[in-house]
Amino acid sequence: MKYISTRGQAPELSFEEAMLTGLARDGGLYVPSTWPTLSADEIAGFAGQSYEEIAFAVMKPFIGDTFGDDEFRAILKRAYASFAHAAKCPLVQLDDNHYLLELFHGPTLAFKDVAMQLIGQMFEAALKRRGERVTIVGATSGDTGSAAMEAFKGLDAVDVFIMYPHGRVSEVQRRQMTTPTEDNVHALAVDGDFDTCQALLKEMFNDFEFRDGVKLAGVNSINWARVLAQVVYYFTSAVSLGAPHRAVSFTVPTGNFGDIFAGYVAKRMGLPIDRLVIATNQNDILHRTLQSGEHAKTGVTPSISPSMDIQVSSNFERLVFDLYDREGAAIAQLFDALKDDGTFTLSQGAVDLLRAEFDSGKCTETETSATIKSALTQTGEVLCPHSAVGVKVANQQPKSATPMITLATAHPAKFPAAVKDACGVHPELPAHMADLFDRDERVTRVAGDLGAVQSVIRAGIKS
Ligand SMILES: Cc1ncc(COP(=O)(O)O)c(C=O)c1O
Ligand SMILES: N[C@@H](CCOP(=O)(O)O)C(=O)O
Repeated sequence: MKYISTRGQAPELSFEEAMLTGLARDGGLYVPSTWPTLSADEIAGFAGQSYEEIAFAVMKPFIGDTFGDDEFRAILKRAYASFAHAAKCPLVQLDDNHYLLELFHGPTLAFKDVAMQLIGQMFEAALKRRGERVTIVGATSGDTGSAAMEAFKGLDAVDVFIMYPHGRVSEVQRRQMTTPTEDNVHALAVDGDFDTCQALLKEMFNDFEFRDGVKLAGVNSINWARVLAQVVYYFTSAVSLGAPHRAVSFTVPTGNFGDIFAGYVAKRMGLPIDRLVIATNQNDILHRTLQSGEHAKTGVTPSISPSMDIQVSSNFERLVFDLYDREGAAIAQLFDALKDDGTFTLSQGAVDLLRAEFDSGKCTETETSATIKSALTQTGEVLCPHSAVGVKVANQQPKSATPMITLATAHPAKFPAAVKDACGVHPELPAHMADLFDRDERVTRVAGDLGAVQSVIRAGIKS
């Protein structure tokens, strides 16, 4: 499998090269040159298999011979050994036809662990074989950062710098990033919002002197391997409800569009998915795009679901690439306009294709709190605010006989204040994080300015 850039001007890469490269050198995102498919019989064969075996079968067509089969199985086993649930990503029934896919049983309590624990192992194996070291820089609205630090801390071949928006993540999320003691991981509190952090990251990739000088790599969903690892749980959950003999729909709390794009990939691979529903909080650029065809940035408004406080949804570019029949030049024009003018308008053909696959809905702050409360009363589930956005939007969809699976993207204990305010329950951290509030914090405050952040990174690299 070869990987091509959404902007059509960067060299084609292998899986391993795309994983270690991050952003394409033309500013685009790497995607597979074709979508591999699995037959109905192959999908039916997943019933009763372990998470790791299904992951192997789903990912193998994309990774080819990057790792030998035994090596890849060992990588998968190590990646998921730290998960606190035997099923890794269990499904819980909320009501007759509505299920919750719990993605928060990894070490940092958010869905990011599912991919990050795996790519930590894949990076380590690939870098060891190549005798290389890299500098990973990440942008986070709260969850990617801690998952990346957890996956890469202590590794000799990697320095990690995570930019988070100062004052805009929960206290648990902040402490998860500022308390690791390993000296190869660094938290940077940036003045700005998540979009500022992600824009800085992309500018670093586009500054070739810096990029090549520090051997920059990325583990945000810019990295194709991140998205790929997230495709797996669409298969495991759908199969447990009867796929491929029965179609299912998914509602996905959405910000950077990586998670729901993974659902789109699963559908392209042959998984019978009926609707993919984008659930946004009050930062609703994607919901507005579905309604009007205009993709227009507004400022980010802080919410009680802070990880979704995003207006520049990086992976939307991967979808638009398919909507425009993979025309790199058209994508470069649209996303340059987004950067320069803050807006672009999709063609009618693209809007029709978008609406053929996706629905969307928006959840206000009041609705998020009310959903946390009603879910506890009606189902006994304590939802995090992001998962509550998903449940609310799923409940807004027209009634259907097709089962709906809503992705529960984080553990409620990462957002104790919002959860307690909403339903009166203070969700407890698990034992391995019980002393989080007693640990010393280590963080560098930095202006939201490229030069300032690059200086901090250059000074922090181990050598
Ligand atoms: C808890 C949580 N829910 C939902 C999202 C949105 O996911 P995505 O950015 O893949 O759309 C994020 C951030 O990525 C998150 O951390
Ligand atoms: N919500 C995310 C934002 C970054 O998303 P990513 O999937 O591109 O890493 C976070 O928690 O940081």
